Amino acid sequence: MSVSRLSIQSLRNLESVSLTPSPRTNLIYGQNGSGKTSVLEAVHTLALGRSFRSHKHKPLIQWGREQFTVFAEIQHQGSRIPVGLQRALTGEVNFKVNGRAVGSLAELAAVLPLQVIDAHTFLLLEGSPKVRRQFMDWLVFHVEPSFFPAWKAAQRCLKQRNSLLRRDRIETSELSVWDRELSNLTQQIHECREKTIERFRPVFLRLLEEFIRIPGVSLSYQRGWDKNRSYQEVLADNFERDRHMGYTQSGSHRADLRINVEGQPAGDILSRGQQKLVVCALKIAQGYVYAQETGGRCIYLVDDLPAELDGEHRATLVDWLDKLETQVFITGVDKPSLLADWQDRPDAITRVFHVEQGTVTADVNTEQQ
Ligand SMILES: Nc1ncnc2c1ncn2[C@@H]1O[C@H](COP(=O)(O)OP(=O)(O)OP(=O)(O)O)[C@@H](O)[C@H]1O
Repeated sequence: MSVSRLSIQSLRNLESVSLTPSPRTNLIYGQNGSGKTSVLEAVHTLALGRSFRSHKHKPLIQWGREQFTVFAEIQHQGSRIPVGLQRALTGEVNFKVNGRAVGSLAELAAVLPLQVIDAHTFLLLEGSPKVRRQFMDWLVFHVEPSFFPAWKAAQRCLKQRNSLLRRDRIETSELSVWDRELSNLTQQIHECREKTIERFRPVFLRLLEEFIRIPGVSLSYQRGWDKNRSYQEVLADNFERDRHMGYTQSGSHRADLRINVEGQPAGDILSRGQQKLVVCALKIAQGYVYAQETGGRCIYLVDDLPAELDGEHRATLVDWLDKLETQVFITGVDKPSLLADWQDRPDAITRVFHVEQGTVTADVNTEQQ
């Protein structure tokens, strides 16, 4: 899967931009504030309906404009799929895949699987369990088709149960209906996650082993409730506590991924550079498992790479990305240091773009490749 054509209208400072990316490596350079990240945001918005920088769509619409538009052609198994998104100040959204209006973001995410590596990604180890849950669920969503419907239904169920817990009088019969339903869905979600992590763990550990020497790294999945008891038992035992708090405290909505070094949280042990590499390995391992399980390739958006990693660690990440043989968009302020990482890689089919005050031009000598 790759973006073979991209046009962007009225998104942040990008007035009207068209580019023909390489199916492999795309290096985007330009001064601070020129619009490099906005190009990545456009791709992300197309895939997931929102930017990775903000959940709100209004800041993306160019000042003084009513809407932004992003259009792309996606190369997928020999065919080209047109994908378009328009979002207006009024809140109106228009998503089209292959000329057909798309009902849910999940459909789009399946068409254009994306991974982002930016300054926020590096908070994965230190951040809240929610961040790691989202990270884990990206892969589960893509490789386990039963996961998303169960997850969506569980969210609804949980909401119902929580609102019931906050009532003055609780009908036990009503509560037990929701508990049973929630238990079934929670078990399904857990099985999908557990299966996926079993496949993911060895790939991640192998990547780490190949490139950096950090002994004693382990990755474990926490289901979100006591693993020695059934979820239904836990719900029953925790009822008074849940009622007192007004929400369900245990469950798949509290799941987490633990990354430890010699039994201690990696965030407490590793240097910042090592943490960043571990996070990169997590992200790249997802790309490998996604490719293994689906036969597809996910696209990587890497924002301001030289600012985030030193030369040695950057070379490692570039090596991983290169071996994945996938489409990559990488931004950076300085062209020579971006290019240096990719030279001597003739198979990477590098294309270089210069962003200047919201306009994007392809470097002539790379455009023809
Ligand atoms: N809604 C908007 N309308 C017009 N311009 C905007 C809007 N939102 C942000 N901008 C401007 O668009 C530019 C967006 O820059 P972007 O973050 O893409 O730059 P960048 O090249 O990635 O910079 P850096 O290297 O500093 O990260 C900035 O100059 C910003 O002030």
